Amino acid sequence: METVVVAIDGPSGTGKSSTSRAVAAKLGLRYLDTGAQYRAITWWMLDNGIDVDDAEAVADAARKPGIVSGTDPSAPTITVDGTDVSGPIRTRQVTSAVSAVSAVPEVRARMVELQRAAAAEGGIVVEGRDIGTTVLPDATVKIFLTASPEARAARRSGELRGKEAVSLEATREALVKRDAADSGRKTSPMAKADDAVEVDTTELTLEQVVECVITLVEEKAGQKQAVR
Ligand SMILES: Nc1ncnc2c1ncn2[C@@H]1O[C@H](COP(=O)(O)OP(=O)(O)O)[C@@H](O)[C@H]1O
Ligand SMILES: Nc1ccn([C@H]2C[C@H](O)[C@@H](COP(=O)(O)OP(=O)(O)O)O2)c(=O)n1
Repeated sequence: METVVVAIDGPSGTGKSSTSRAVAAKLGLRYLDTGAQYRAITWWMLDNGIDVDDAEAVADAARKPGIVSGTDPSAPTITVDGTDVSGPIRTRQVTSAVSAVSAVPEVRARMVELQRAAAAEGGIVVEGRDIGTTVLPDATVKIFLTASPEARAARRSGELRGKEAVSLEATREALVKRDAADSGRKTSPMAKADDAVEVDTTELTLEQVVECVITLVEEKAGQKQAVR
C-alpha cells in the first residue's frame, strides 16, 4: 500500500472528499484535496482585488501565492502564505469564482506541479476533476464518482442549512452551472478517464461507497504485487 496512488474524480457533491478521506484513513494513506487548492488560489485572487474574469490578470498572478496542503486525512489543512484558509475557501463568493480561476492554464500548470510533487512518493488518495486524466495518468486505481443533480443538491443543502438561506433549487442550479463550466473548459476539463471505474453514488450510503473503493484499491494493489 505504501506506493499506491488512488485518483478520485467527479462533480461536486458526489462524495469525493468524504470518500477520499475515509479511504485514506482506513488504508493508512495520505489525502490531497485538489479542489481546496483551486479554492485557495481563488480566495487569494479575490482577497487581492484581482478581477477573476480577466484571465490575463489571473495568469500573471498565478505564481504569487504560496499554497501548502497538509495531507493527514484526519486533519487536512490548507494555507496561503502561511495563513489558514480552510474556512474562507468555502464561502459562496469563492465557490462562484473558482471555475473561472481554475480554467486559466497558468493556474492549472502551477497546481499540477504541487499535486504531482505531493503524489511523487505514492501512498496517497488524490481527489479532483482531472486527476485520472491529466495529473496522475499512471495512478494505481482511478474512480469517477457520479450522482444525480437532485441527490447532490440535497447533500449540499444539508451542509449549508443554518449557515446560509439557499433553496434546494438554487443549489441545484449552481451545481449544474459549475459542472458545465468545469467540463466545458479547454484546459484539462473534468472527465472520466477511459480506465476509471465509474461509481454512481445516488442510491449508496457513504459507507457503501467507501467499502466499494477500498475493494477496488485492494484488488488493484494486489494485482500489481502479483506482476512484480
Ligand atoms: N453516498 C452518500 N450519501 C449521502 N450523503 C453523502 C454521500 N457521500 C457524501 N455525502 C455527503 O454529501 C456532502 C458532500 O460530500 P463531499 O464528500 O463533500 O462531496 P464532493 O467532495 O464530491 O463535493 C457531505 O455532506 C457528505 O457527508
Ligand atoms: N482537479 C481539480 C479540482 C477542482 N477544480 C476546480 C473546479 C471545481 O469547481 C473547483 C472546486 O472544487 P471542489 O472539489 O472544492 O468542489 P466541491 O467541494 O466538490 O464543490 O475547483 C479543478 O478544476 N480541478
